[in-house]
Order: sequence, then structure tokens, then C-alpha cells
Amino acid sequence: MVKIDSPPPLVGNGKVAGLPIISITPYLLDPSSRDDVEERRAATSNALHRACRDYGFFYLDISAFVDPREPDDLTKLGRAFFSLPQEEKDKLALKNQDHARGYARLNENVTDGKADNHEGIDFYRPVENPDKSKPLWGTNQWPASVPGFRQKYEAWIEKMKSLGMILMEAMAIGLGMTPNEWKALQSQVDDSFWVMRVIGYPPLPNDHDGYSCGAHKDYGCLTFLYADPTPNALQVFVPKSKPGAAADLTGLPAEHGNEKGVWITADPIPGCVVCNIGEMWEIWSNGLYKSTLHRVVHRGNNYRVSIPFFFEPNFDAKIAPLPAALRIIKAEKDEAMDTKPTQLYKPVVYGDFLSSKVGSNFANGNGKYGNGTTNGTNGVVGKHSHGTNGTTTIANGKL
Ligand SMILES: O=C(O)CCC(=O)C(=O)O
Ligand SMILES: [Fe+2]
Repeated sequence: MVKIDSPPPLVGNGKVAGLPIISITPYLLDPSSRDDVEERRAATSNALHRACRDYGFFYLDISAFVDPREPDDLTKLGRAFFSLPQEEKDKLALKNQDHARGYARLNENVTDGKADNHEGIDFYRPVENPDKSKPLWGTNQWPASVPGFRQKYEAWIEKMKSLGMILMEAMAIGLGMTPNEWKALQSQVDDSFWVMRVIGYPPLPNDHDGYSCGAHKDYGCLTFLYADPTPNALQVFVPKSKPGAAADLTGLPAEHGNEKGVWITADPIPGCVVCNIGEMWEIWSNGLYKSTLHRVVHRGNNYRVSIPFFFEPNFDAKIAPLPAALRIIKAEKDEAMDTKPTQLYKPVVYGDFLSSKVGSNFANGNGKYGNGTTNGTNGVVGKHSHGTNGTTTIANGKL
């Protein structure tokens, strides 16, 4: 596998060399074990910074962190759950709980008013004193009829939580944060209100009005997506305005409002998760890092299983632009002799932001917690698979 530290160029007619592949290994090594650890960490952090600015998406090589058999087992368990009779799966329906934790049937999840051709089961960070009548405050519904499911997935959650913290530190360094600034950021994610989703995608019927999963942005912090090896399913939108997208895009259809760009395929790479940043990083970085539209179009013959883990801020974290990001923005403006004042993104409390989203993309829970409005900045309905309509709040929320 080729490891690269900066994004590869896109190549002619919308075809791409691919998203950057960044190894987390330097952050797993003991700094005293080798002479070059600090240097390698700096290279990883710089590559992360570049990838978050250029794409908002990258492959994270975690082969030194997890045994590949482990996520393979997870997809098998997911497959076993989705092959249960419908009545059995429906016993874990979202409506039994807080409309956020549990099983959503095929076509129950909606993006941009269109049914997504997938089924899924969502788990959230457990809460103290659960109360299923309170948004997000119910209990997880584990499929007891699939032996080993809970145990294996709980082990994965622990791993992904640690990975989230490691990656956050690497990103903090990439953004030029001081140790104290990192400590402050760390305290916003050290009790992550994580979400784990297991998604099952039957092939998309030709006459389906919609996608396997419609175009959306994730609205949290970091997404780690592990998927089975099915090719040509996940697509990432690279707008033409991005530095890496200066390739020949002639003949490509205008996608999503005025913003022309190209959908690139992000096929799974062994040993890697696909990682993308959510809208909370867009606020922290005051827009320097963009959370990027993505969608799933699975037209193959097989049943695809994917497992996104969403490493999110703490429920009560107040998310606001970070001084380190503002320093970069200022330095770049000074260099360009741009004297316009910098618009600041409006701070949000993560839990409030989440509560305003969750539920409104599920057909059965529509509008239960959120307002269900769906106007994105570029005419796109941003949503998260565990929420909806991600783009408005932030774009309109600038001070
Ligand atoms: O299944 C996939 O590849 C992507 C799923 C996704 O984007 C999401 O759940 O937010
Ligand atoms: Fe997503």
C-alpha cells in the first residue's frame, strides 16, 4: 500500500487517483523507541491538516491498531442480524426506545425527502438514569439473538473511542495548537457522546427514487467507517473549487446547486477506515476544514454491510472556533492583504445541536425532536445518518 502525506492530484475527466492515505502508526509508537518518531508524527499531523482542508475525507491506516479479523467479524455479525426475520428485527424498533437507539427498517431513513435504500441499527453512548421519553436518553437495544454481537461491538466501540482521542491529538498538532490549547479541546471530547451504526444495503433497485444513502454531511466530530469489501458504493463530493480538484471536469453534470464538482468513489482499502470530519470540526476550525458531502449508491448484486463509528464531542461541550484556527486564518489574510473582518462561526452546545437533528430523518420519528427543515447552503440537504439537515445551522449561524 502506498502511503502518502499529501493529497494526490485528481486526474482527467473526473477520475481520481484517490483520497489521501494517512497512517496513524507514528502516534502509536513510544516517542523514546526510535529517533524519528517526532518527525513521523509531524508528517502525519501535517497530512491530516492538508487532507481536512482539501477533502474533509481521508483513509486512516489503522493496521497497527486493530487486527483486521476484528472488523471482519463485525460485518459477519451485522449480516447475521440483518438476515433475521423482519419480525425479529422489528422487536428492536426505534419507537420502543427514544426514537434514536434501535433498528430502522429498509426505507425508514430519509434524506432530502427520499427514502434511503438501507436498514440499520444505531447505538449511542449509554446514559445515566435512562428515560426513553426523553430525546436520546433511552437505552441501547442489542440483538440478543445474535450470539457475540454485543460483546464484539462493545470491544470495537472501546477501540474506536481510543482511536478518536489519538486522532484528535494528531489533528490538534496539525492545526498548530499549543499543549494547553489541546488540553482544552481534549476536555470537550473526553466523554464522547459516540454513536455506532451498523448499516445493511441491499442492491439499489433501478426504479428506486433516491439513493442507498442520500447525499449528506456528518454533523459531529470524526467518522470512522469500516465497510465490507464491496466496491463502488461510497461516493465523496469534491467541489471544483477545492485545490485538489483542478482536473478536467468538462462534461460532468452540475451537482448540487451552483457548486460543480465530482463524485469520487471511496472503495475500502484493507487495513484502513475511511475517515471524515463532521460539522463540529467545521466550527472549531472556523470553516478552514469543511465537512464534505457523501452518499452511497450501491448497485452491485450483493448485500453490503458498513459500520460507521461517530466519535463525537461530549454532550455538554460548547463548540466554538479555536484560537489556533483563527491564527491560521489571520496569517493567510495578512499575507493576501485582505482587510475584511473574519466572520466567526456561531458556537453551539453539541447536545443541543444533536437533539435538534436526531429523529427528523426517520420516517416514523419525523419532526419528533427537530424542526425538520432542509435548506442547505448549496441547495443540498445535509444530514447525518443518525440525524438530518446538517448544513443550514452552521452556514446561517455565522455571526
Ligand atoms: O455506508 C457508508 O458507506 C456511509 C454511511 C454514512 O455516510 C453515514 O452513516 O453517515
Ligand atoms: Fe455519513
